[in-house]
Amino acid sequence: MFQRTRLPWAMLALSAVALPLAVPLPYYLHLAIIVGIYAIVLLGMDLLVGYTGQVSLGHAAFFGIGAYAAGLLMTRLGLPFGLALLAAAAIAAGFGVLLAAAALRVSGPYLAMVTLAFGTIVQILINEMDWLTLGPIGLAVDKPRWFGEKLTTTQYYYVVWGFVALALVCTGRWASSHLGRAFEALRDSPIATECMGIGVARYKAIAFALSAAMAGIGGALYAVSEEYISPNTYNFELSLLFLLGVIFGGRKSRAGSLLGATVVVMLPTLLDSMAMFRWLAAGATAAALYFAVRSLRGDGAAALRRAGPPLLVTAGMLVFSYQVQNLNEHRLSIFGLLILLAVFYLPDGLMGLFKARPQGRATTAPSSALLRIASEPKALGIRDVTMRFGGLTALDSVSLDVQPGTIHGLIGPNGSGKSTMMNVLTGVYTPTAGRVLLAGRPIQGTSPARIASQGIARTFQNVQLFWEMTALQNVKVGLHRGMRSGLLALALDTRAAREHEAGADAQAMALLELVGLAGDAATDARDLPYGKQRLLEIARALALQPAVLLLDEPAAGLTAPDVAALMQVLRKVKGFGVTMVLIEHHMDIVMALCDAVTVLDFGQKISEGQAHTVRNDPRVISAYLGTAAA
Ligand SMILES: Nc1ncnc2c1ncn2[C@@H]1O[C@H](COP(=O)(O)OP(=O)(O)OP(=O)(O)O)[C@@H](O)[C@H]1O
Repeated sequence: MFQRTRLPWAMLALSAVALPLAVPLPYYLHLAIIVGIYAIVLLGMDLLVGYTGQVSLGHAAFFGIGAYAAGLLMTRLGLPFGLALLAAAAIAAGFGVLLAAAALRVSGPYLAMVTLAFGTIVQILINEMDWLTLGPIGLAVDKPRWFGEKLTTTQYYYVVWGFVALALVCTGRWASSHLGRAFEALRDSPIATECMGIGVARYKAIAFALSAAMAGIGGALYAVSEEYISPNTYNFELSLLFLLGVIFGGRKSRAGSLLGATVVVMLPTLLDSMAMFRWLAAGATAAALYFAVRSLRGDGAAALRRAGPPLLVTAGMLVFSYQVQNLNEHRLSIFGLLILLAVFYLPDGLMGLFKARPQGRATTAPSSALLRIASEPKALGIRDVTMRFGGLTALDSVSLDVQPGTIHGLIGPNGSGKSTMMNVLTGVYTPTAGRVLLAGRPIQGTSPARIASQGIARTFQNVQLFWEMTALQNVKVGLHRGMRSGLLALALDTRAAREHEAGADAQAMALLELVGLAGDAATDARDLPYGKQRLLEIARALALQPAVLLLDEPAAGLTAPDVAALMQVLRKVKGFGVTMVLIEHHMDIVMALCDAVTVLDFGQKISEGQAHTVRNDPRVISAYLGTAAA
């Protein structure tokens, strides 16, 4: 029997198969082919934009690269269609990695600028390299042949929609695997992702490459569909249209990509007809008016402030539609406006209107009795570590030894260098001088991902969870290192891939049980109460099976019952033999849990020893209370 979620897909598949029989008109079949091709591009783009959170304003370039690569390979080298398509995907993926390398150091608007520049450069190059591309004249490409006969529009429709099905399956499986979790993790917190042993640069490059490859396939299919390629097609407007499709359809949704593709294919057609556009603007204005009136009855001014702008924009569009005779010259403004509206008012796109927000519920995933945490307790040595930021010395030749299997407190007044030490220990900062030794081996100067995989896990002073993922998925990100299935194995859903995933489920559940969050496994991290978010961070860090766990003010902002729960969890973790470094301002926690304590002040170690000895050290009292009080 079908699961409920499978039924719409089965109906869609049936409709896709039946369409050429029901509507055999070439015009509609051609439209459906273009929708399919755009859907493939958007599914790939969603991996980059929706999952990985990287904006791309240059995707038309990958589409163009795919189109020209396939076109040239078929016409100049006589390569068969299938091989040309594969090559187009590979070449586009190569450019994707190139763009990822350029985009690695930037984010937000700067990333948008880099991708925009990339798109523009590629279009200019295609235009200028007429020795290869024939420049503005364009390139004629034949439809592939099947037993000597050129494919008909109907046959080609099935080819394209076959690829759509493949893209749907692959992206669905990738997105729900450790790969998709890594993408989402780096979107929500790159630093926490690195500290989970996942190289952010690597996974950004993978996301760019996959996304580019799929745009390349789309481009190749498009070239053959149109039997003609010219540089003008692959312009900024097309990039904007792709982005609009992803955002409008709904990011992180395969159905959203299909819907988005349909909208963006229809949109230019709609803009060609004044009458249609006026109807659309009138409909949108009516909807905005309805929401504005409803919000008046709701919570008043605040709701109206929210409902007002879309009403103004849609009404403006309606008036505008009666002022102009030709919409084509205003296309870019209209696309831009639609993106703005979607970003502000449809954060989950059109699909968001249909999706019920999943409620937190207990999961039935099996928990494992075999909880694996620390492999073996290890000692942590810090030797003369100095960290300078310009003229400021945040750590001044600090040395300390953390004994295996103990909890070592690191305390000191605000600004004394505790968090800086945490960042040095996890590779977020490379110390200006000094060494960090894990079981006697130096680890300073390597990347946070490397250090994490060598066995140092951490939590953060300001909670850094992967907010759009469930508690269970958050912990599974910590298990990433053990999941070896590659792209192909995931796409084929091999037995090994399924077993890895099931194993990770069981291990993650056991960790959630350990911190008392088993009942919240299916709740999104952002919906958990603050105290539970802190515990979830600990469970996620433990998923690395760390030899050393660094806790940066885990009790900050917790209520008394939450503090009690936290202390119980830390005692249990100690029982597994994990070495811990605990930064904490709550002295009662430090007194109760720590085997040894080091005190920092202005970046220098001023005291060290057992908790009660340190507490009575005059230098410590003076650092905390000021010299006069001491
Ligand atoms: N990235 C940075 N760039 C410049 N200065 C920094 C940076 N990180 C920390 N500092 C400075 O280093 C000093 C130590 O800061 P740090 O955050 O390590 O202190 P802390 O003991 O953790 O304080 P708190 O208890 O308030 O968290 C402060 O003066 C801080 O302003």
